[in-house]
This record gives sequence, structure tokens and C-alpha cells, in this order.
Amino acid sequence: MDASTVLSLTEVRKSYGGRTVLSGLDFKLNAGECVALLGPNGAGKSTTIALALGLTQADTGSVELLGVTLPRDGHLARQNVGVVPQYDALDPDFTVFENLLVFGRYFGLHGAQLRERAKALLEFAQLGSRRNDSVSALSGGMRRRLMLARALINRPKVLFLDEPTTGLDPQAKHVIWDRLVELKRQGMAMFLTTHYMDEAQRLADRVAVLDHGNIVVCDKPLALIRDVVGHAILELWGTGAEQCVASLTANEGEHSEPVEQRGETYYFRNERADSMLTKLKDSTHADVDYIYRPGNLEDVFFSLTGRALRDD
Ligand SMILES: Nc1ncnc2c1ncn2[C@@H]1O[C@H](COP(=O)(O)OP(=O)(O)OP(=O)(O)O)[C@@H](O)[C@H]1O
Repeated sequence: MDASTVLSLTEVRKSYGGRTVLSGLDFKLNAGECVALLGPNGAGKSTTIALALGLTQADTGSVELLGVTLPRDGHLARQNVGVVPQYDALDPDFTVFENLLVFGRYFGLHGAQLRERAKALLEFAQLGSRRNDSVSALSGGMRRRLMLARALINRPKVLFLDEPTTGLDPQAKHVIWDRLVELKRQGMAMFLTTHYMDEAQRLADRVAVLDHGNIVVCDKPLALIRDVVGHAILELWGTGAEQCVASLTANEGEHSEPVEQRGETYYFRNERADSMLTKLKDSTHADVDYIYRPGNLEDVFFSLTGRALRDD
């Protein structure tokens, strides 16, 4: 494993009960880098995190974390790793501060050193004033921040975050993002899963899209937008959109590309978006709702993973 690589999964295959979840996955996380793993429900994001932490074993292939082989030496690697799991695992019988102390003791910390570390982390997580509160008195956002503080108690070299802001309101989400950006600035390597494209775009140096058992792309968010989607999207929706699209495309000829559709919304990209916008402005379909906008990560995601629901 290269010195700058903190995590590597090579040719990893994993099945559950005959159902293939990962089919030869290759991935590397470098020191100081933040990678966001995106994928539809059930694509295998949590499974990838569990493998990366040595909590489950690959059927074939190899996993190395911080220079040690998993799952064999997982306990060694986990000494230097922080994990923010998808669901809060705080002890409701303890206060905010005590939750940090208890967790720190698992890592062999104690006494004044542990108390100082816990105090500093509560300040970092903007929970200093809630130090003596019961965990049950915290809001959802505060609980996530406490989970983040807890994951940092052992001064980890790499942080794993499984959907760190799912279920939080926009304000609470932004506070978590702000804290994660600060950690990035400090050089923390981070591997996170998310369903939020804005989260991936905001935080990730590289975005990996997992689908059908493998990573289909892994690159900088803006490079993905440029390469997979392009510079512009025209979206049309609402009453009259179908008729409008039919009339705008009527002169395109029989070899024209089919028009992309997600539910009741129609999409044109790039040069076609530009020309459709011109036609639309000159047309009689003034009442149709539309927006002309830059491409984004959600467009990349749909473009690569399709539109079919994955919850069956
Ligand atoms: N311990 C397990 N036993 C059996 N099947 C499992 C187990 N863990 C995961 N799976 C299955 O493996 C597949 C991938 O699950 P995983 O939780 O990794 O996906 P995910 O991408 O994290 O999904 P989500 O976005 O819904 O959280 C799913 O079909 C899931 O039902």
C-alpha cells in the first residue's frame, strides 16, 4: 500500500445469501482526502464501509486500512479510526460529557488528559454549553454533533461517516458541514456515504458512484458534471409541458435523441438545451414552467444510475 493511501479495497467481492452486493470493487482513499460514496438504496454503501472497517469480511479480494490487512488486524487499524455510524449510538443514561468520557476510556484515555480532550471536542462540536445535559434533551442536530465529537476522541487519522446529516434540518446540516470542512482543513482523511448531492459537492474532493456492485465513476465533482452531464440543462414541467416538448422537437427529424424524462419533468442538455431555450422563447408556450441551469451532481447521478426506483 502506497504511503499516501490510507484505505484500499482491491477486487472486493461480497454477497449475502447468494445475492451479489459488490462484484470486484476497487477503491483507494488518500491521506487528507475526502471521498463521498453515492449510490441508490441498497447499492452497497454501508457494506463498503463495514468492509473498510473490517467489521465484515469480503468473499474474495483484499482490504487494507492504515497499512494493516483487514479483517485480520482490524483491531489495530480501528485504534486510529473514527466512525460516525448512520444511527446514533449514544448512552441515554449519561450526560453529554460522560458519553465522551466513556468512549475515550475504550481507547485507553483517562484522567485529566481525557477530560481536556472531551472538553475541547465539545467546544469543537459547539456543545460546550450542553456539557451536563442528558443526551435525551438534545436535538437531532446536537446528537449528530456529539456523535462526531465522540468519533474524534482518539485523534483518528481517518474518519468514516455513514449518512452524517440524514434527517437533519438545513440549519443543522450546515453546522455539521461546517465542522467537517474544518476537519478537512486540518488534514483529516474522510470517507462518507450520502444521499445528498449538495453534501457530496460541498465536502468531497472526489465523488464515487456505486451501482450494480461496482464504482462506476470516481472523480472531482466538477469534473464529473463537465464530463458526464455538460454545461447546461433545460428542464420543463407542469401543465402543457408534454405538448410543448412535442412541438419544440417536431422539426428535429426522425434520428433525434429521445427526450429525457423523470416523472412529469423533461430535460434537454447542452447545445440541445440552448437551442430549445431559443425556440421556447419564440414559441407560444409561454405558460410552461421551465428552468435553464448548469448541470449538477444529481444530473450525474441520474445519468449514471438511471431513474428506476431501487427499493424493491
Ligand atoms: N447483514 C446482511 N445480511 C443480508 N443482507 C444484507 C446485509 N447487509 C446488507 N445486506 C443487503 O445488501 C445490500 C446492500 O446493502 P447496504 O446497506 O450496503 O446498501 P446501501 O447502499 O448502504 O443502502 P441504503 O442507501 O439504503 O442505506 C442490500 O440489498 C441489503 O439488503
